[in-house]
Amino acid sequence: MRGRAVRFLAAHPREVLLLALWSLLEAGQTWLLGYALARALDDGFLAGERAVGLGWLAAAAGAVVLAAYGTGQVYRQVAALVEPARDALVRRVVHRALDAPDDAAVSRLTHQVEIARDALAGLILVLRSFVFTAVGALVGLLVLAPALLLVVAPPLAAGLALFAATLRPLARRQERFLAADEAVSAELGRAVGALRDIRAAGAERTVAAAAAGTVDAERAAAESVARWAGVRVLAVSVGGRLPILLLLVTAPWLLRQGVSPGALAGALVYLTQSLLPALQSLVEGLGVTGSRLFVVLRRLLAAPALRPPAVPGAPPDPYAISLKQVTFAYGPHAEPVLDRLDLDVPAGAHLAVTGPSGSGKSTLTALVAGLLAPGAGEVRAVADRVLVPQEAYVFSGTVRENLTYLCPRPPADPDVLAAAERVGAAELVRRAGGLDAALDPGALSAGERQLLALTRAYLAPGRLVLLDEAASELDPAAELHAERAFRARPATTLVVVAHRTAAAARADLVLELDGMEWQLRAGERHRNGTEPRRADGQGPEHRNGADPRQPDGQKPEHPDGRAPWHGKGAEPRQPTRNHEARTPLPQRPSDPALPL
Ligand SMILES: Nc1ncnc2c1ncn2[C@@H]1O[C@H](COP(=O)(O)OP(=O)(O)OP(=O)(O)O)[C@@H](O)[C@H]1O
Repeated sequence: MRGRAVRFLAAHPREVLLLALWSLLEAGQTWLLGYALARALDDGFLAGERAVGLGWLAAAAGAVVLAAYGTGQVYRQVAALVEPARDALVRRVVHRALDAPDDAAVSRLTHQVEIARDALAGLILVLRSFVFTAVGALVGLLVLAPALLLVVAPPLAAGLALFAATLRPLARRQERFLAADEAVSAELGRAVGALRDIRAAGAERTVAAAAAGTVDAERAAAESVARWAGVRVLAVSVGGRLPILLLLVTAPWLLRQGVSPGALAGALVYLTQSLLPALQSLVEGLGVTGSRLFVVLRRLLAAPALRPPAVPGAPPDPYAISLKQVTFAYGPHAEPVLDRLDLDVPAGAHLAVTGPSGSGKSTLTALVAGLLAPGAGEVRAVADRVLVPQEAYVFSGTVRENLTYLCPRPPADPDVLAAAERVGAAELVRRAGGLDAALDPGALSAGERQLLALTRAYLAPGRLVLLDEAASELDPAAELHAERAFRARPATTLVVVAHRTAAAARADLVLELDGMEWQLRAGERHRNGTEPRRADGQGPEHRNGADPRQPDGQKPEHPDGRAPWHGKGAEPRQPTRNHEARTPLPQRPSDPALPL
């Protein structure tokens, strides 16, 4: 960072030189202010030479006017230095956002670049001002009487050292604050972009809790910055106010050393009118603005961050879902809803999740869908997944818009109608007036809304379909029809959260949740005399060590050596690319061995 600053200044020698020259006026004015007052007293008013005294005061006033003009020029030179720096930053940030777009890019481009520009200008101003003022004042003290320096210099140095010691911790806290600021920006950006889906999935509370968490973290980070900023007050007192006190206390001794009353008054002017304000500005500027600039620049100039991996990450082949020791609780002090859950679902299998109300079924689907992150353990699932919640989301729009809402490219009408037919929504689409008909969500029954949502999920390019009581409002026959459609859907891993035991019986795998207990067993059709067992190898289910065999008796290898619970066929169906899972979807005859 220091190297970059030096290179930047070296690239603008003219602006730097002009800035230094105009700043010399400020140093000269500082020096003259104290010196002229000393002379006005010693050679003028105290010596009975009123005209001489007034003459020195007039010289000091003239210096103030001249310095004011110099300050105007200083601002121009600072702008000439800062604006190119800002342009360079904007270029860099835009390139970075184009190379690796992320949710915080807008925050960096607007908020942080402006912080950097303002902070850089402020920093140059205060640093330059302190250096030239301090030089003017210290030279003035030396010229008036070297003994004055003995009194002033030690506390000034101590104050500066104390201030310097706070810079690094303050910068670290500033960095944390900015990271929290970006997290808020990213979290809220994601939430605003997904409002429809959040509403559809009934995830308002979860999203609000996550947003509140990031806002709280930002507030805590800001408070920490403020606390450290408080230490600066001490530095100003030691470096700027203590010398004034010492000067007054040692005045008799200084006078005995031959320091004139005028020199004493001049020294007081240096301290109160020049050094103290310059130190205050420096501490304010470097302590807050400077560390903020340091942090912002470090972030802005950093190499493009790799995009965070999609959550959850991809499971090992041949699985569509892989959970390892997953624990989740709604809040740090809440009882876990899920406790050390292990679950491997091969691609193409059908998992039923059952359990009493409140046992964590929806929580599990939200974890697999990536809406929630586990407190401990690891959740991995194929990236293209569709979650259909119990509360089906239908919006005011045409039937087609509602059914193809999750399709990146609109499918052809015959494919949409075929999907509706398979899921059992064809009659509803006909009654509604066809694909072009406008839907009034309020006029639909809960079951009708679920049929539309199920058809939408069927058409969506997802290899993993999570039905969270998505057919709960349908009669058993219609639920069976829809489920059969998803089972026949190519390259689909199906997770069905169901209260009805019949739904569980149809699955290849059944996960029963109850309190923090869980049990994984084969579906009815796979229990040919074998005992179910827990996937973690514990519990009575494991006592005979029997594995739920596949229909052909084979036991496929698990990457980590455990026996997975394969459902359909000897080999789990290989994952296919997105477009293969989308329409047109050939009607596949349902597996005659499945009791559907
Ligand atoms: N956003 C939330 N904040 C706090 N607690 C929650 C939240 N969502 C769910 N819970 C609690 O977590 C537990 C599991 O809820 P979850 O909805 O996963 O259960 P479920 O088995 O799907 O229930 P149901 O069958 O009634 O839908 C319940 O005790 C529930 O009250």
